[in-house]
Amino acid sequence: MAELTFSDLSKTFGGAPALDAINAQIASGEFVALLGPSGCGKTTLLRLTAGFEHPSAGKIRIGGETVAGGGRFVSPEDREIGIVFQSYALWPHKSVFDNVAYPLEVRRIPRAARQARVAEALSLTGLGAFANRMPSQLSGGQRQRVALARCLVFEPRAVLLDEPLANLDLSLRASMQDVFRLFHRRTGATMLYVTHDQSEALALADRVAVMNAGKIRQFAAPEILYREPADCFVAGFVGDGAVVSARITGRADHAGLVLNVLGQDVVSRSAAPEPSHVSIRPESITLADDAPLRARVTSCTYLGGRFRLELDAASETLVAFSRQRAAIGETVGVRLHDLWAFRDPEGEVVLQKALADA
Ligand SMILES: Nc1ncnc2c1ncn2[C@@H]1O[C@H](COP(=O)(O)OP(=O)(O)OP(=O)(O)O)[C@@H](O)[C@H]1O
Repeated sequence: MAELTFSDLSKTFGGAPALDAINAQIASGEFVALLGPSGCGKTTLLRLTAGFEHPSAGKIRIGGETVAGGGRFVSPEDREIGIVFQSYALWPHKSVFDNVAYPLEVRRIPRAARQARVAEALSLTGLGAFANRMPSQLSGGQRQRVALARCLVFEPRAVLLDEPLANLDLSLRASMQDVFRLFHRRTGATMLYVTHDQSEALALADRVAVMNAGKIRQFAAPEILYREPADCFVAGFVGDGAVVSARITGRADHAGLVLNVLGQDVVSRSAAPEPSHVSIRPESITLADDAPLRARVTSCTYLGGRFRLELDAASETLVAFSRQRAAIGETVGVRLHDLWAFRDPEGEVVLQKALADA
């Protein structure tokens, strides 16, 4: 397995930038998700890595070897990369066994070694009993397992997955997530996984690159994206909650900066000396009768074990969790705590545009 490195990587189509100076390093054996709204450049980054497109500028290295850029271009067949598409891309007239054996045939691996490796890949993906079936005799989830086994069999340097679960129904998606997790644990493969489904990205990946308009906005572990978003776009796109403008009061507390948020002084964590916004997650809101910030309940949804409330507070929509049901129109007191603040003066416009386009 190998590390992947993107340096100042750009791609334009007819003058329009699809990727804009991407810099990122993915460690050998790491599971990384590319997450972002439609058209943000996820698939373009994957296709450049696979070698289906030439970069307009910048470099791609796989395991230290430059495969694109600086006057070099290594063809897709020579990059030793496995690819899993949402459409499975299986050979319809070959059996499961022959589909999985195909990459080994192309590499002229002797028959006995071929059979052993295919058997191992089928067993690892739970397909041992299906070796002689044709793709048309398999379910969607089973076909996607064949595509995974076909990647696994030639021990690629990295595996690229382009929305591999997009064609499956919800319950199957959850069980296939387990298959990907197991596949990653057993193979230690470097994996780059494109999705626009944030729950999939947060559940599966070691780190998530959140993209918008051809740029990586933040590249971090799921819990960091949630707790410490870098800007309005990430705060609004990942996880539940609100993004609200904030003004520094000039005071600092030992626990953080004191910011004026919705008219209240709130101690907030921040990496920026002069933040402009805060991310308010549901966990940062306590409902208290005596709290000075008043909010009106606009929606109440039972989630099992708790209710999700939407609240209108000073014309902002906040999200809170409550053990008790609340009546629509009811007024509640809101106490804010443990907020994360960041500097992004133009961010709300970017976020609104991205959410409108999505
Ligand atoms: N072959 C192409 N020719 C022209 N424009 C392209 C081409 N491929 C992609 N684009 C444009 O580049 C931008 C990024 O596209 P890309 O497919 O990478 O987005 P994406 O994030 O994968 O979106 P989706 O989630 O909808 O698949 C889009 O504006 C798209 O229209």
